Amino acid sequence: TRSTRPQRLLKAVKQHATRGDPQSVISAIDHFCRHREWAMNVGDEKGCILDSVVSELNPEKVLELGTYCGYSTVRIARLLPPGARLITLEFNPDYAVIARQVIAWAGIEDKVQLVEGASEDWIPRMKEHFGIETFDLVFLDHWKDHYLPDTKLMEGCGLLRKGTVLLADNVICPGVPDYLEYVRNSRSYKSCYFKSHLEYTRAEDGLEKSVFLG
Ligand SMILES: O=c1[nH]cnc2c(O)c(F)c(-c3ccc(F)cc3)c(-c3ccc(F)cc3)c12
Ligand SMILES: [Mg+2]
Repeated sequence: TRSTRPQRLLKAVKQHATRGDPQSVISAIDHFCRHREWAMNVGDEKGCILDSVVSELNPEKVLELGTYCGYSTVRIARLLPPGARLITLEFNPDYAVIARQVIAWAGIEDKVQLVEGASEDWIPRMKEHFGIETFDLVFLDHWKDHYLPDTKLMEGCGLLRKGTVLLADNVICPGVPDYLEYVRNSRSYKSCYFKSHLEYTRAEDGLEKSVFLG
């Protein structure tokens, strides 16, 4: 039967990227998505904004909501200091199978824990299951209807501390109006918009960076 797009993306990584070289994995995926098949990775343009937020923050504990094929997982993990940890949640088991292999090919599996399941099921278990008190950075890149409820759930579970950064993808395309309204009007967040483009296209999209004020 016909292969899936994530399977073809992984094949491109194995053909064109060097094992243990995260940058080559990132470049191979960007090349595949620009010249072969579009796929919903954060991409190179928004990816550079993601890189600058991670580099400036130097986070020890990162949560990613929505792994897909692991592109942003690799982008973030390659910048983390030794001992730092990234937990990434993926609901779709077919995506998780591919992401594990992309993460392994990049050679950053020691920093990453990929958890399969629903974010709303796992967020309340971060403390007892992973020993995580609070996160320094959360990258929201899963289903747009979950951004706001999951943010409120993280608040309620005490997973955010003064200074925790929420970085949200796709705030324009496809858009997350309820989430944007919340973080931009809540006294608990200082929010700003980084204008960019939908991955591999000329359509507008952007990232919203929101600092939790406690
Ligand atoms: O669902 C997503 N999760 C994370 N990141 C995404 C992302 O970075 C995207 F660019 C898109 C996107 C946007 C525009 C478009 F035309 C197609 C897909 C989606 C998305 C949106 C709606 C769907 F029905 C399916 C996928 C996502
Ligand atoms: Mg996205």
